[in-house]
Amino acid sequence: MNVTGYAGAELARLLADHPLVDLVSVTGRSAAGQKLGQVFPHLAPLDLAIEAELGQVDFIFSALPHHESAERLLPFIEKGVPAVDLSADFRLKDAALYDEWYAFRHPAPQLLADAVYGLPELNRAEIQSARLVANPGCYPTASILALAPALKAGIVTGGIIVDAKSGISGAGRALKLASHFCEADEDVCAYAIAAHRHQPEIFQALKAIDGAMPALTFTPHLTPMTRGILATCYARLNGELTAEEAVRLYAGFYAGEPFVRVVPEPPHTKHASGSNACLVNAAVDRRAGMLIVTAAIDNLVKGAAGQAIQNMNLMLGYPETTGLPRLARFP
Ligand SMILES: NC(=O)C1=CN([C@@H]2O[C@H](COP(=O)(O)OP(=O)(O)OC[C@H]3O[C@@H](n4cnc5c(N)ncnc54)[C@H](OP(=O)(O)O)[C@@H]3O)[C@@H](O)[C@H]2O)C=CC1
Ligand SMILES: CC(=O)N[C@@H](CCC(=O)OP(=O)(O)O)C(=O)O
Repeated sequence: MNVTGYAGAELARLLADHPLVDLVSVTGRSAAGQKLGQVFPHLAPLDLAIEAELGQVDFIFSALPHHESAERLLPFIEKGVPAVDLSADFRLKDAALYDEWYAFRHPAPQLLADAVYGLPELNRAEIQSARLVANPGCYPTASILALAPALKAGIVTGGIIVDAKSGISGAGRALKLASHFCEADEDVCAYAIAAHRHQPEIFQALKAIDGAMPALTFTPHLTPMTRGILATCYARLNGELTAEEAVRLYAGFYAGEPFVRVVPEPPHTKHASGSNACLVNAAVDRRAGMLIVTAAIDNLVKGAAGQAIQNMNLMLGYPETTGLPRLARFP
């Protein structure tokens, strides 16, 4: 796996404490030849050298940018090495969506049908027998977990709006004007309105639950925090539903899930920070006839590296929670 970005570095940090994994080969163009601890002092105890090319591995994670990830993973996939891809390159089933939303021609469209969308709470059995798992995006993880119970129960008609906020680490470590301190501090803005590439990803997952689902509106926002996603999801109810019934429905749906907690108050991103948890609160606006569900995750953990490890655990037959923090670091 590559470690010189935020998602890769977080994966290395979590894998360091995984009792059943040996991290043997890590890469990064910008730091090849350096020790991992020179780039990320917090990872110095791992005592690994960053290589230009990946060595011999039994399992591979890719935390490369879209397009680059599929290209680099293909030789390993062809050799039969099981893989979790943290990029979007194997998330969408329809290859034409990559032309439309990612502006590249998919290099291996024949693999899209067999790649499994790695959201364990919805696709656990498929992940257990998969060789290639597409780790979900950070916004989609929170949004789909927030909406799946309502769609499965058939209590909403559509008119779905996802209003989501992300911390700045969601934009990656590469320098960008929007992530400069002076631009991002004390500022909140929406971006990519009606044009964000996570819209088709969320839609694909929800449509698999409810084939009649009409398109949804997804609006991301950049907020001045390091980690965290908060997705506030609105859906029109198709009948009467009390707040108590909504809570019961959600609690029942996620009963026994090790990483999804249905909480009585709207969650804070801080309550998930550093953990693989997704905290979900379901509420009802009776006057407006709307279900309002809020979900909080750490974008780098349940939204990326932690979920990737959860998927690996399932693929390799390890206990699903191995090596994964369930509780946030707070404050
Ligand atoms: N940040 C987040 O919250 C989440 C990220 N992801 C996904 O994870 C992946 C990594 O994201 P993130 O860590 O945030 O991004 P970063 O910008 O922090 O890291 C990008 C990584 O990719 C490497 N890289 C960049 N361009 C190339 C290239 N052309 N060829 C080879 N390597 C390259 C970089 O290495 P170097 O600079 O050393 O060349 C670095 O290791 C992306 O696909 C992203 O969409 C998914 C969910 C959440
Ligand atoms: C704050 C921010 O910029 N977030 C990124 C999404 C996070 C991400 O890494 O995208 P994937 O989940 O698809 O891999 C963005 O909006 O492009």
